[in-house]
Amino acid sequence: MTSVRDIPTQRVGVQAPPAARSVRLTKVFGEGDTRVVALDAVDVAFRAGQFTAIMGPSGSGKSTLMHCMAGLDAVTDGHAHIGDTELSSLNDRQLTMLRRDKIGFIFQAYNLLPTLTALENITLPMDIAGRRPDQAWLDTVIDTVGLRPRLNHRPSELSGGQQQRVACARAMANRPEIIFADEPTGNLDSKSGADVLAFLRRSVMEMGQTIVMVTHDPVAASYADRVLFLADGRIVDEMLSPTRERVLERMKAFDRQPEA
Ligand SMILES: Nc1ncnc2c1ncn2[C@@H]1O[C@H](COP(=O)(O)OP(=O)(O)OP(=O)(O)O)[C@@H](O)[C@H]1O
Repeated sequence: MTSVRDIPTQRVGVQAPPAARSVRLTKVFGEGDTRVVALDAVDVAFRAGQFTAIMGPSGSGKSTLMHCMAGLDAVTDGHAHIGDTELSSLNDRQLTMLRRDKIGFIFQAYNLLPTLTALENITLPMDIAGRRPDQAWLDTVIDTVGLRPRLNHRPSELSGGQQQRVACARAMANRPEIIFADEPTGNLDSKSGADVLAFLRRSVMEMGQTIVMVTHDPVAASYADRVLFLADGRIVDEMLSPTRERVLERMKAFDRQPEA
């Protein structure tokens, strides 16, 4: 007989815990005259299987939020959680392992190792961790990013878009609980950028990936399920099912009504 325990939480009306969340997350840089409150008591949750874009004017705290959520930067006050784990409860070694095992990163500069092939770059984090890749999953990821014919190429033999797709595959190969992407299409032409974004979108739809992406680009943001808008270290707005036009309008409002 099926017990309540066997029923997925959604079906018994209990919300799955978010893949990541923050509670009154505060980050202050400098002191005295140079003191900057980059994040001002931010409460945010990133639901599992959701694609979130973070937008806002330059200096609004987007990268700082991502770095604090990913355990790349220490918080001044408040808490950041990945799944059930509160990051400030971890020592350096535990934090490194959490980043390695549970988080995938995609940066604007692809950060591939030039001497390794595409495949070696993709499996590098697992090789370092001494873990064998799940071959079926790896095949799924490689086919989803469309890299199979290029697996033995080195980064210099790949286009920018292909290199970024290698970086995406590397971020996903370990089945992380969440992927943080910082301007992943910032260096790409619009066609290559669209390929990468379509892949990220598919990984959410087909593989249930959770993605948080910082971007300045309303087109990139339109691939997300929701957009969070930051200004002066606070979340000031949220948009569900964003379109390029609506995001563009919202961004223009920042220019018309600059936050205090
Ligand atoms: N290491 C640092 N030392 C001092 N101040 C910093 C540091 N990093 C960020 N800041 C400040 O914190 C604020 C938020 O910066 P952050 O880089 O998070 O903004 P952003 O929204 O990502 O900006 P951009 O869109 O220009 O990349 C800014 O005022 C910035 O100058």
